[in-house]
Amino acid sequence: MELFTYMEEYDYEQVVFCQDKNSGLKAIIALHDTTLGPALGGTRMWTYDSEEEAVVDALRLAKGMTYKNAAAGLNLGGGKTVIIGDPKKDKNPELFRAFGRYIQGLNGRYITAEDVGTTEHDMDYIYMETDYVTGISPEFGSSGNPSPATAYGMYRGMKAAAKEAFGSDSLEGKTIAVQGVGNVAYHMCKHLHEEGAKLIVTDINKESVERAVEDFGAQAVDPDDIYSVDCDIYAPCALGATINDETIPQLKAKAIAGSANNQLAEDRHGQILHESGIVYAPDYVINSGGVINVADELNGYNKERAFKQIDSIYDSLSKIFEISKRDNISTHIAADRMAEERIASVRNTRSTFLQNEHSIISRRK
Ligand SMILES: NC(=O)C1=CN([C@@H]2O[C@H](COP(=O)(O)OP(=O)(O)OC[C@H]3O[C@@H](n4cnc5c(N)ncnc54)[C@H](O)[C@@H]3O)[C@@H](O)[C@H]2O)C=CC1
Ligand SMILES: CC(C)CC(=O)C(=O)O
Repeated sequence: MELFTYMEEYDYEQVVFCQDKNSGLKAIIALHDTTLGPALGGTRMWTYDSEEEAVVDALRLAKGMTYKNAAAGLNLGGGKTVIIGDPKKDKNPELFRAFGRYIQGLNGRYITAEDVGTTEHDMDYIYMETDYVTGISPEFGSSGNPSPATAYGMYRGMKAAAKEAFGSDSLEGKTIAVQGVGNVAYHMCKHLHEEGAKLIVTDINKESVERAVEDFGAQAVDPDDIYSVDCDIYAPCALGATINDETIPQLKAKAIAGSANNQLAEDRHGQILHESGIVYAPDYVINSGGVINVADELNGYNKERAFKQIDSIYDSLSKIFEISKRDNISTHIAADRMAEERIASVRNTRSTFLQNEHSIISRRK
């Protein structure tokens, strides 16, 4: 891959490669756009097939955070980290502390939190080296792991999608097919179960499936079968790109509402869903509960305030569905426009010169 060509095409600001031989750290921090403020986005730890795959994942996830934070109305830009490694085998305190020092080196341009493969405990090690980390243990005044907040936002967003697809936002009696019952989806299933939804679940991790079957009476299916099960709503909650040429024709669901980032393999798949009459809740809008929650820490965490903002995911999605119908555009394009308009208006405001400690005049003093 031609890295600079890619960065130029999608307007990335910075990519940082971090290596620490002693701890085995190999991390890529991608900063996409900081027009709205410092880049906030989680750290994913995953076993990638190649370094290029890891770089592409970091880049795609960072851009997603720019749009997510903008659409959520946060004064934050978009960034994300991937750490190359197996979260079950390759973690050690030094690795996260070394990573924390790289974050500190960015001097506030990037703030991190959890994502797939990282935990509150890992964030606590990062916090030993830098303040630019959220989602650390609550005893430090933090909001803790963002997954329950993401799950609550997902639940609210799924209700908005149900209203659009079925005319009522009640999920009672609806069948929901869940791909990946990890941290977010487990909490989401709890909300759905309490409302009386029927759950069909799959996961590559046997224990996660067993937990959902036991706790929520879910029906389990094999990972490859989840796309074609009879259901009302499909909830992709594992990794990205599962909405693609192969899976769309298999789907029986009338709506897609899941937590996974970058669900559409390519933008054109959003258009295919639109033309097929499948209501697609844009991933970065419906899954923004976690980032809204951790972002609240930056003002001194207030759970009530954060969850009030997470509640509004319902209204944001309803507005996106409305624009999609009004302008006959896919929901992902409607969401992108909303985010891009906000970034453009702030960029415009910032074009006025503002004296600060780094400007040439203050340096001469
Ligand atoms: N944790 C959070 O607050 C947020 C998470 N997300 C996104 O939501 C998704 C899930 O995140 P978490 O629940 O935190 O991660 P997790 O790692 O706890 O859960 C993901 C689950 O998907 C399973 N999985 C992986 N590949 C699979 C496959 N091919 N088929 C079936 N299952 C598979 C894993 O075994 C795991 O149980 C990720 O895409 C993440 O980026 C987005 C916003 C916030
Ligand atoms: C703090 C995380 C929940 C933010 C993030 O990385 C995401 O929303 O994907």
